Amino acid sequence: MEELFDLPIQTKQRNVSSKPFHGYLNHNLYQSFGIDEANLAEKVKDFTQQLWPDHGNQKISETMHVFSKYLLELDVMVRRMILESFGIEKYIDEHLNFTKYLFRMMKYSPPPDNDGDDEETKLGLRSHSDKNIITILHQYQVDALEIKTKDEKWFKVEPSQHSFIIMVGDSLCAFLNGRLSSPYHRVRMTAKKTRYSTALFSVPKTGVIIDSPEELMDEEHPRMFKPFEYNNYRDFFNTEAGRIAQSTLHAFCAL
Ligand SMILES: O=C(O)CCC(=O)C(=O)O
Ligand SMILES: [Fe+2]
Repeated sequence: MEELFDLPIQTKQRNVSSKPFHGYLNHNLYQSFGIDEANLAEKVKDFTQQLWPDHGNQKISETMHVFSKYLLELDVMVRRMILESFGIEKYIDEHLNFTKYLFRMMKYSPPPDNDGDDEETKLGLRSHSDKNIITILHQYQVDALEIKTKDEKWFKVEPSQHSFIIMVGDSLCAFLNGRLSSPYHRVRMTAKKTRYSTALFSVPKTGVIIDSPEELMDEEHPRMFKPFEYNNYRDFFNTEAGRIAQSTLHAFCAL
């Protein structure tokens, strides 16, 4: 990742995408690359070929592809377990088939020395819930990820070097009729150290309608959300109304 992020800015900007939040991003302390469908070797090769047109940097390409494939296995395992635990095994195949995978690599620079107590300058990533199905996060050495509890308290996640964090996204929350919630989280850089992290996002394919199975609805659990198409939801998040909403999911499709 150091090798990737040390490339000149003009080179990094070759990682473009027509979809929001998919290509190279750079704001304040935060930079990140994105590879759409990183489980496919060809897609990862296209990415490294863009950054190193002379030789395509096969070593990095292979590392990222293998890493993404292992994370995909973990994603499938966890989603199976979640659906089984709610007794809706019969939807597993359909559910697993309706996704694609986005792999992102993030770098967070330390906040400026003169930031004093200014909380705003410490924010590597503002408070948000993930919009996709699940996200598998890994942070390297420097802790900075914080998660908001249901009673609105922030706590710092301190994973070991050998663990991953599984984050439920809004699409899974809606699919499960709210049985699992998608937590707000942010990256708050308190140490004067550079932080690297990676994320594999399972994302609904275009055209898939997120709708909760009837098995998850009864008198005690009435339907919470209108069925929606994922891209419409993601586009709503990109509008002013979506950005300022307390909860994007509730603003978009709550009943
Ligand atoms: O870098 C992290 O630990 C969190 C990244 C994140 O929340 C995101 O990309 O949605
Ligand atoms: Fe996130």
